[in-house]
Amino acid sequence: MSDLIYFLKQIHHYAGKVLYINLFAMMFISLLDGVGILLLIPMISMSGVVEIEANEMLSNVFSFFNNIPSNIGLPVILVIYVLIVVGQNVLQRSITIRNTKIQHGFFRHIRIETYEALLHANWNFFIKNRKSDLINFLTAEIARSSAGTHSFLQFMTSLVFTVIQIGIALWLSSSITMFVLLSGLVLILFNRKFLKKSVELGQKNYTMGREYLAGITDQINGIKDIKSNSLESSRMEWFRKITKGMQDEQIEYTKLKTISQMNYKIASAVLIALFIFIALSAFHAQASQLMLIIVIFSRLWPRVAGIQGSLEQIATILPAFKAVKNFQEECKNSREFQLGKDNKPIHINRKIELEDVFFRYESSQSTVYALNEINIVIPANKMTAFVGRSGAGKSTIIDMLMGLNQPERGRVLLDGIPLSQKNILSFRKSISYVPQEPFLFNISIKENLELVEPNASEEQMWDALEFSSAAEFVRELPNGLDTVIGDRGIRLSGGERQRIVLARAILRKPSMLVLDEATSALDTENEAKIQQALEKLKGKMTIVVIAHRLSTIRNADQVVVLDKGSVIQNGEFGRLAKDKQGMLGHLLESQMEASL
Ligand SMILES: Nc1ncnc2c1ncn2[C@@H]1O[C@H](COP(=O)(O)OP(=O)(O)OP(=O)(O)O)[C@@H](O)[C@H]1O
Repeated sequence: MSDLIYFLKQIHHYAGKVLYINLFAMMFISLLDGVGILLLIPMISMSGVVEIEANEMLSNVFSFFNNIPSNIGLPVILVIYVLIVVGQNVLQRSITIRNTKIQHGFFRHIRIETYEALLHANWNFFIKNRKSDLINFLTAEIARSSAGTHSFLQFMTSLVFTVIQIGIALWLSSSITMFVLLSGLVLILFNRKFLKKSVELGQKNYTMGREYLAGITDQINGIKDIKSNSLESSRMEWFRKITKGMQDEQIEYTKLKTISQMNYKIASAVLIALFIFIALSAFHAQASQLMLIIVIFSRLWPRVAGIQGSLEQIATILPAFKAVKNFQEECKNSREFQLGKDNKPIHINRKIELEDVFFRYESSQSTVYALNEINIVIPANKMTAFVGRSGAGKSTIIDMLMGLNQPERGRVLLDGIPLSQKNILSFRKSISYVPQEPFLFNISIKENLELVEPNASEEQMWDALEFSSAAEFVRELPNGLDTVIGDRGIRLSGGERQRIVLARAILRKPSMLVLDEATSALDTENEAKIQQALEKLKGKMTIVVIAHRLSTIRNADQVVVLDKGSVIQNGEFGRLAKDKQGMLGHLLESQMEASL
């Protein structure tokens, strides 16, 4: 019951009064339906098929028919009956459309709410959660929640219909109706355990759906590894096992659903037989009453069974719905800044400082600091390079500079002002970041460039492409700038993608350019060209670089050497390189040996 109220609250919150207008219209339809059934009495009586002795109450209701001449009486009743049925169906259609609007509107509403919450969650949230789980929430779980809305609206329709028809039945014969209601109540109580089981199955369905998506996402991402290491059979085994689990769960759910529906149907037949017997022998019911009760209950009973069905459906879907709601809450709790303000990019004029910065990854649950007492100054409009062994903390420090990670202790200062919730968005607007794995959308090169700078002219785009040594190969593509990436076999190499992403970063004219192994996939010739281009940018923007290939940072104004999360060397490249005992000297030596 509390689950139903929870669902009602959510839909009410979205649909507001439309929901009640619909409920009211449903009530009206049910009344029309009832009147249609009541009309069967004078109809049958006038047709003379069966001689019906109407009781006092019914004769009052239909007294006005007595004033109509008998030869036109039947056609009048028939016309009224047809009109009622037409009215009822027209209204029913409109309600169905409105309900669909509520259902799909609510579906979209949850989608937007969830995606909005997700996009504004902080970086830590994305580190903590599996990507496939996030996709699962946005696709499968939200879709299941929407199916729940459909069941909920169906449940409401059945409920209203049932209540009204029970009202009419009570009016016709309270004793027989009470008897039927008691039987129905017993059946509902008996079927309660099916609801519990439905929730359990829903939970299982949710967990398996999540595992399934996580598994296939990992496998499609790692398909190259799977093929080259002949892992196909072990992966197939996993796939067979999980799909079998999903199949079993669906069969179990159908078994559950059909058993409760079967109970209702068998009970319905038994009850109808009992009514007729008891009504005739104990209550001495009249033919008209008896007939109406049978008609009403044979129509009503499937609805009662429908209520049980909808309740079971809602119960199975509830775990998914609650999971989506919890997920939204988690995203909101991890929100990184307030929206709605006009955030103008911040230009760094003097320096960015990391002051006594300590940082630990929450997910690592360890006492080891990924950044340990970091004190560095990154001068504006100069090039600073971070080097160090794998795992030294280079990417973590860059994430901190971009405000993606927050220090556990210490602070980040932008021209002396602490980086905080208030200025983080403005600061990010002035940064262009080029990761090692360049990301391009599956749209044309031009549209990819326009994403960061919607007003850029083609000339500016070509300049940026020239800068990143990409202009030449883009010109040779079938549609030049309009070539869609990933379309009809247009597959760009890693180096080509890196160069387009670099052009995109430059096009934005950032105040700070962050290159995280951004030229690692380039050949020596193209890398040298980019080095020269970066050299020209010095003095115009702050450049922060991570590079494993040390030859690429020779021109850096400052080199920061990290090891195990601490700064162990800091200074100008030439000076640090000369210190053969220092880490940079060691790294240079081993790279030179490797290239021999
Ligand atoms: N998401 C994460 N959760 C937990 N620990 C992490 C996470 N990311 C990085 N770490 C840990 O933090 C430390 C620093 O990692 P970081 O990625 O900053 O190193 P890096 O110098 O950039 O390495 P690489 O050159 O291999 O990219 C490592 O010990 C790493 O295991």
